[in-house]
Amino acid sequence: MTSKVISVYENKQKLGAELAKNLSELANDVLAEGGNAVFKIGLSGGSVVSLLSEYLAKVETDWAGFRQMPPLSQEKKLFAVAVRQTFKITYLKMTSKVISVYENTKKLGAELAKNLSELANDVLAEGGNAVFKIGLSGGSVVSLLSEYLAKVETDWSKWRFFFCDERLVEFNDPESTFAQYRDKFINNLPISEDQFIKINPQLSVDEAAKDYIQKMSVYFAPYDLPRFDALILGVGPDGHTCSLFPGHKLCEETSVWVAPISDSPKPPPNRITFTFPILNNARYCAFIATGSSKADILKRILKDGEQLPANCVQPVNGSVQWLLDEAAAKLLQEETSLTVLPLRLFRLKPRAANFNGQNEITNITYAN
Ligand SMILES: O=C1O[C@H](COP(=O)(O)O)[C@@H](O)[C@H](O)[C@H]1O
Repeated sequence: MTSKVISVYENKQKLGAELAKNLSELANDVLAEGGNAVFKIGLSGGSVVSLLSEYLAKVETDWAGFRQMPPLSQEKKLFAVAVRQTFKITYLKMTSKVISVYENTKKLGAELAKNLSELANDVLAEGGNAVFKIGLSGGSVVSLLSEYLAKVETDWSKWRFFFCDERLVEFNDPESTFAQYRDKFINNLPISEDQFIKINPQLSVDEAAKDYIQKMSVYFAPYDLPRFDALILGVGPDGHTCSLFPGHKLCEETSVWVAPISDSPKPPPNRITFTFPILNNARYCAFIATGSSKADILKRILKDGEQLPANCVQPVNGSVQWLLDEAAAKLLQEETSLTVLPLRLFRLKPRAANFNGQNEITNITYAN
């Protein structure tokens, strides 16, 4: 398969540093084969020459195996390491937005399952009491998730499922997000209802939000901002995500982890929702949007950059990946020039801010 990635950097320095990082990984991967392995690179001329000359120097590699380029002095190598470390620190504070477009929902689902397997296994490798904490959304993502999460290879007993937002209705109401997962998902996997952190639908909306915060605090230190391992997010036709609607005062809420809403423009009106501080503290946020009905809003968010709620999900020390099918992405691809990069260049690095776990068709990375 081909991976097409577009990465936009604030400046040449950041672009060069990222290129150097990618080449380091690729070269080291190739050279790790040992024996007579050499890293074979083709260089272009013109305007790339000065940029390459400056930033290839930052590649950390065994230059003797890096033919075509003069070997670096030890001093330069050390300089490269220092620059890269400084860069890493800055980079951790940035958000990386990756847009991945898949031929169909099957491929999208397979990729999501792969990403979550890696992420979960990384978290669970810590051992002890480690659990993988994932926030789920409702709406159209439920069926896709229910189908493809089943493909995640993991120790399911260690997963805990939270709700990024939930409608305040009884669990026998078809609007209940928990009920939808229970009916479509739980039966397919070796998991039980106890692994879901559910709302109490008997409470008032204000009490339900407080109750949910209390339930969350069993899993997160009370005076810290909760850090979810993964959040699966959807986007509505108006650009809302979770139950954070455009122009609603809850978009400004920063004092609570979970807020009540009793005037949701989309029924049902009573809901609870994660607030932006929680969303933006997650390690990995995956937006999923499929079908042509999402095309217009995705263009407004991802191409036109409208400041709608979904566009405000920018984790400070994490990553956002937009996983789209071709129908949903149809208005994004026009007028876009694509860079083709080899699939193996990008690997899922759950702890890194620059998540580039995609291995599919189009990826557009905006590094702010
Ligand atoms: O009401 C909701 O809407 C959004 C978007 O749902 P979609 O059906 O348009 O994909 C969803 O992410 C959220 O969890 C849900 O409560």
